[in-house]
Amino acid sequence: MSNRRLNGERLVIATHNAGKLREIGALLAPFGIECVSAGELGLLEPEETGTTFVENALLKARAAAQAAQLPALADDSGISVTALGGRPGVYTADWAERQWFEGESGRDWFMAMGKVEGLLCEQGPGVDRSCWFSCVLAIAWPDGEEVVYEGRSNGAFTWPPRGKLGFGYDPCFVPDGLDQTFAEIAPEKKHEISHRADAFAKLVAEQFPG
Ligand SMILES: O=P(O)(O)OP(=O)(O)OP(=O)(O)OC[C@H]1O[C@@H](n2cnc3c(O)ncnc32)[C@H](O)[C@@H]1O
Ligand SMILES: [Mg+2]
Repeated sequence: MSNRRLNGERLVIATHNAGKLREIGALLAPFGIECVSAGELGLLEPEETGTTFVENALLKARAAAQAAQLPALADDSGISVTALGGRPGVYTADWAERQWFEGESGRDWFMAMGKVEGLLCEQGPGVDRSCWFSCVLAIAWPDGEEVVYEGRSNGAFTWPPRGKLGFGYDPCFVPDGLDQTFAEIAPEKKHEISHRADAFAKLVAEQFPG
């Protein structure tokens, strides 16, 4: 890994998830970086063959940097449930089957959250509901240099889902210290405490110091 910095080039946001794109755009806004999304450039979604968040974030960033010949920022993230041995973890998106109907990233998030809840219920009423969101941000440059930043947010998996804000598993995640889910709090508040914000703080400290 290097300590390479972005220096005014356009940055590709290498995600096909509209919710992530919105959050990354808001988190980058104060730094005046010109961004273009993978969708706007018509980039293909690479197959996520890694077994860790770091591997998948890097493979998504590399694929976009090579295709666009620009630096690219990718995000690999997911929710890990203690009582499920850390599942779904790196397979969080895969637990939500692709659907023919329109939804966030065309996936059925309600079904995926129900699958987590079903597995927790099998363990009885006193089950440990603690869980955490992980986020790895990777920047890759077309010449092969790359950096990664890791973030985490601890909380509890709640049922039924609550709230209409955010995306993905947000309606079932109550961060430690709050009573509301990530889907019930304002985006600005989520940006203060989320796994993505945690990783972003590390990115900002290195990429945009002072
Ligand atoms: O790979 P890209 O194109 O970026 O988009 P994706 O949706 O496939 O993203 P991931 O492979 O990283 O899968 C992570 C899944 O974890 C969930 N997730 C990640 N961050 C989240 C957040 O802040 N709130 C709710 N769910 C989140 C969400 O359902 C994502 O689809
Ligand atoms: Mg993905």
